[in-house]
Amino acid sequence: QSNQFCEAGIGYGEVGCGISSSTKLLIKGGTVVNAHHQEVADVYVEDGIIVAVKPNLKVSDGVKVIDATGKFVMPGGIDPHTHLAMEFMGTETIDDFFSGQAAALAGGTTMHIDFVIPVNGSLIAGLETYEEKAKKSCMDYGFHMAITKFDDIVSRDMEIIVKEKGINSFKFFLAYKGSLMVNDELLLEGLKRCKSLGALAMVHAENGDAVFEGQKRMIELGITGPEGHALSRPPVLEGEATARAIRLAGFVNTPLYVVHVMSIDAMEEIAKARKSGSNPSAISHFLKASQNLSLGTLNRVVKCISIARFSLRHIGQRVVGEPVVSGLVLDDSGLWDSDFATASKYVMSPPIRASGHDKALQGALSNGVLQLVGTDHCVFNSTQKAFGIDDFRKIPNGVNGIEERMHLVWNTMVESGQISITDYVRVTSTEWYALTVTLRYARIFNIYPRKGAIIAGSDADIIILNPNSSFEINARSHHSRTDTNVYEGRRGKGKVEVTIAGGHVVWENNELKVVPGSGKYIEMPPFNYLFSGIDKADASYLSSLNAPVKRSKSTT
Ligand SMILES: NC(=O)NCCC(=O)O
Ligand SMILES: [Zn+2]
Ligand SMILES: [Zn+2]
Repeated sequence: QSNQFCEAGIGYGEVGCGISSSTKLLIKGGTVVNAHHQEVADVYVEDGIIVAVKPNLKVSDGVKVIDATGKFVMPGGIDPHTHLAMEFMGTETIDDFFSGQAAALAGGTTMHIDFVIPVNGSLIAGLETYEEKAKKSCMDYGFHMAITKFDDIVSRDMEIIVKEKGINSFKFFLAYKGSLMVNDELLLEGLKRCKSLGALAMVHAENGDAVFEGQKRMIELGITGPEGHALSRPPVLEGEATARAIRLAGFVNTPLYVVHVMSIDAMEEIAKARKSGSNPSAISHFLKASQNLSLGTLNRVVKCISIARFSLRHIGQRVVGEPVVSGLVLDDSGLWDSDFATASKYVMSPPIRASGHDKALQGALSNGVLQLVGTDHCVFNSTQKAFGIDDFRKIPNGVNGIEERMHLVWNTMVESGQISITDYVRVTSTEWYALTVTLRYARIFNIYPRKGAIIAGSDADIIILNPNSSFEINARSHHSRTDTNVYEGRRGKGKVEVTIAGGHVVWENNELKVVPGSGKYIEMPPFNYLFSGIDKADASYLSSLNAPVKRSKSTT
């Protein structure tokens, strides 16, 4: 085991060298759970693909049999929000594409989507850098792309990224003034370009200018510790940016995905938009037109009302909200800890909020206002966090979660009865998205049913969770490279006992057996279901405008 990637606690093995060489697997007698259905059945896997899901399957000798009686057999988790090996705030996240993914597999996540950061604004250079970083992957992964500037080259490269590189989402940071932040003009250009390419626009929603002001205030008050981080960027700034991004996306009429929703303020904006379903351009036209009640305008008003009603009943503004585990299960008390190493490990943006926001976000996840759970796994060790010992603005932002997400969501949401087991699969893996009252569903990242399902033909990314077994989290035993854990000491019921990735058993008996280079890049096509009907809504809006009003020149 001289491989450079082999670390304490992580076994390294290749298929055929004594560790899980079987490419044929039978998982017997478990309850198979998909996002829409659960039943007791066996699952047969061959060469990385699920071949059959049926009760009482018979197989020949030489097939590895795993008894799952009394346990849940579910699709491996998909983490839609990670930052592995990301250069950020003068340093680099300590988990790379091997250690972060190994940790993920130990916690039942079998695919993640990481954010490519452009190099000097160049998307292609950024992607090349990330392709290199990802060569050591031991599980499947995809990419989102951040947009940090906008010009003709970026616009052209966005098309290449979508059409040739398999990326279908772009993230705009409304915070991090002076580094990643974009202004409204750029956001608008980006939203229009996303719409034309069928790519999902994502936002980090905090008002970066106001955060900058808040930080100055704290420093002037002499508040330089980690608590200053939370105090400088209160929920109102997250709510404002979320509302702004939602309205601009509505104005352009393109779907929007709000990453790491951390506050009631942001969540309520999402709830309002999804409920109202109004196309703001249609509504503003309605208001304008209704001030002038000539016959012609009345005609237009009627048309606008019908557009708005159509929107209300059938569309809902297409906004997706992603809570992250830290926002769901933690409160901000840790930031006030007198020990800097303890307090600084909780620094992330938007900040972990005061008690109450966590419960509200759980409620929003259970009632469908928020749709899928990420982690924003972005890990720095205590030496890196200490860069900000005298000034909270220099503490690298980010917390762990890639290994803990599946356990904490199970324990917090399923064990407490807030969501069903099928909903658990939906919010951690399948990412189905309830779009209308008629229950038409669609996947957000357009990779279903290859991923996120236990059905014949899907990739064999599977977990076996024992609801009667328990988990405990601590930095001593986790698989991330970081030396702290924001969930230190948490324990609960429901443990992922087996993880199968690409048909190989990679986690069993508390042991990891992972192979650098075995993970595959998953291309994600554009125009997911969120885009369906948008062209029709645009066309009917345009036709409602009629011809330009002809006016004679005034003589007075
Ligand atoms: N969230 C955070 O604190 N760090 C990662 C970068 C981001 O997603 O904003
Ligand atoms: Zn962010
Ligand atoms: Zn992030």
